[in-house]
Amino acid sequence: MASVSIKNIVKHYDKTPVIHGIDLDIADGEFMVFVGPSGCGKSTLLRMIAGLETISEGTLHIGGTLANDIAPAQRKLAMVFQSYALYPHMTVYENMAFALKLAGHKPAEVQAAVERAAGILQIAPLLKRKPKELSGGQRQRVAIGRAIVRKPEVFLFDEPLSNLDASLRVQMRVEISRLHSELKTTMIYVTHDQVEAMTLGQRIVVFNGGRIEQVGTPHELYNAPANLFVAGFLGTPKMNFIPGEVVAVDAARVTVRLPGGALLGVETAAGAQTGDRVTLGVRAEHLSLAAPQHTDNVIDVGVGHVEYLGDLSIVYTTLDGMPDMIAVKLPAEAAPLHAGARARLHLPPSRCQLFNSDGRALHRNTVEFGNPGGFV
Ligand SMILES: Nc1ncnc2c1ncn2[C@@H]1O[C@H](COP(=O)(O)OP(=O)(O)OP(=O)(O)O)[C@@H](O)[C@H]1O
Repeated sequence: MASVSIKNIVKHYDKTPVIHGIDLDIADGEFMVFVGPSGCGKSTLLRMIAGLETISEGTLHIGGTLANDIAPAQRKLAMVFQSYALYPHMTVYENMAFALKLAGHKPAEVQAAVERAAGILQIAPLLKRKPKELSGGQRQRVAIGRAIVRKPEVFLFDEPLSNLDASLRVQMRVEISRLHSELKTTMIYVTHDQVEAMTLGQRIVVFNGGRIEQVGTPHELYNAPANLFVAGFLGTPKMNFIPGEVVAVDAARVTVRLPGGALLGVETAAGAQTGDRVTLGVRAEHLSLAAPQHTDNVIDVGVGHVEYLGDLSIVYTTLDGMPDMIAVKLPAEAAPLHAGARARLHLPPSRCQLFNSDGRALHRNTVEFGNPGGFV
């Protein structure tokens, strides 16, 4: 096992920069996920760690050793690709044994390592088959098995589940998590799927345009996003963003005027000044229908349309003076709402967040979201 430390890493292709000076420390044994939209540079950074891309500037240390110029095969890493990259003419056993044989291990050692990995991944009955005789999920297990037998110090995963259907992805997600608990090896996992990022990562790095937007536990990123990009990237439906103006600030709360004139109290923000233009962010699951006697932190909305999802409904509502819809998650039975109806929504002061005109979160440090305890 090994830590990975990245200092001021830059990547350019010809003269075009795609990674703009990244600092990141990944602890020994940590499960770190890189997530971000297409083209943000997450695969390029992973490939630089693997040694498949050169590092234009900056330093990479693996297990405390400077690794910039170490050949990929000497970095003690194993990479699992989206495309599986299995040898088609070899059996599952031969695919898994290949690297060990090449490294000169004795046949008995090779056999023990392959059987151990096949046992962990529950593919022992498949060892005599060729890749073309396997399902996508089985092929990906073999690709992971091939990585395990090498006992790497760091596993690198590049979108390994993207070619699988939705239910298999869920199953493999659970297996990769289990694998990490069992092996306790450092894992770096690239995905553009925010659910994979949230469910697998002990910490997540959110990338955008070749830069890091935020690093944190899934809980920190979801509940205390550093900026509008992270707030909007994680969560389905996306966090609601409502433009507003600060009209009063006191020790306990910031009062914001929203489109249509409603006044909202926000308890989580600090650093706002009266007159500031801000964006108020609130997640769909934190909104509720206001009881008739409630008058504080309530907005009047029109119902646009209702998505019935069985256990809950997502109600898309409109606020006068605002083009974007406000999404509300409600228990299905509690939402006898139909398009064209009016509704009153309650926005809890402890769940609303403010972002300044640069998109940066105005967090009050003392606000606790009840972090159950992250990795660091
Ligand atoms: N060999 C290359 N030559 C020139 N530009 C490249 C090369 N490889 C990647 N890029 C560019 O670098 C940027 C980052 O690419 P990268 O593949 O790391 O993104 P990504 O976040 O992994 O995206 P995706 O999820 O689509 O794979 C992109 O703008 C891409 O076009």
